Amino acid sequence: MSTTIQNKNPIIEIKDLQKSYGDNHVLDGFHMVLYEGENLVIMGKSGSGKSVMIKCLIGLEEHDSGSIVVMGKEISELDHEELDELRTEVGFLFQGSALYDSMTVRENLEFPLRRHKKKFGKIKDTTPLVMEALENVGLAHTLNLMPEELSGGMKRRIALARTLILQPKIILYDEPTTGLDPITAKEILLLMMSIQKKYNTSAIIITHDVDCARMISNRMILLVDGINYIEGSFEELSISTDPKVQAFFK
Ligand SMILES: Nc1ncnc2c1ncn2[C@@H]1O[C@H](COP(=O)(O)OP(=O)(O)OP(=O)(O)O)[C@@H](O)[C@H]1O
Repeated sequence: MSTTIQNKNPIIEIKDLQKSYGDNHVLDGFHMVLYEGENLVIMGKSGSGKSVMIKCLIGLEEHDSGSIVVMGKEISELDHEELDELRTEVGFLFQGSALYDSMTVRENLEFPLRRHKKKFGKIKDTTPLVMEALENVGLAHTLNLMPEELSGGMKRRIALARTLILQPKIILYDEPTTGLDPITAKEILLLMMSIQKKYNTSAIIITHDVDCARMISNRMILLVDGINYIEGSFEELSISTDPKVQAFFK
């Protein structure tokens, strides 16, 4: 992909982000801007703080210092209710699919609608929203199935549908292709790209998967020791002779 975004309106801005657990300084000055409609890939070796950064971004972890502005709002200034409201605009797809095993596909998709009643008001019939989300991932026929009846790739798509049902402006993907065979991984990536095109969502994608980064990124950041090490397009980073950068393209 690696086309640069023309319309540069920042939708997320992170400045000098610091987060430690005791003596473990996980994030140490991390900064980034995500623009509207952009797919930004964050790479970094295991334990480099990618997931901690995402958790700080949606207020699941409190950062020690620095600023995180999402859609014009400083995260640390929001109360519980405001944070909850903002989370309807920021969907996240965590590693693994995390569907509720005891609920049908339909009930899994209805769950966020019940939790975030404010966004859509009182919905009498959830069917149109559930069906639209399922159609977006090509799985309308699974409405009444249980998660155990789905393949790994289907579960990932249903999890994506559950994220989409709240119509977020930003989607955070944590290892979206991990554990999938190359063909299913490619299907998920194509789906992510079609959703981005249809709804003009912006996305941060954490991945170790070079094919994923090649296909989906407009821009990439490599995170080393809690701070940005290098930033650029896939093409720029993939030809870097720096061993720390090269390590990700082997
Ligand atoms: N709740 C926590 N308490 C203490 N330390 C934590 C906590 N959460 C994360 N860490 C530490 O923060 C560091 C970064 O973890 P993080 O999960 O962000 O890594 P990552 O880059 O996402 O790794 P991976 O690619 O393996 O998922 C690790 O050293 C981890 O042990």
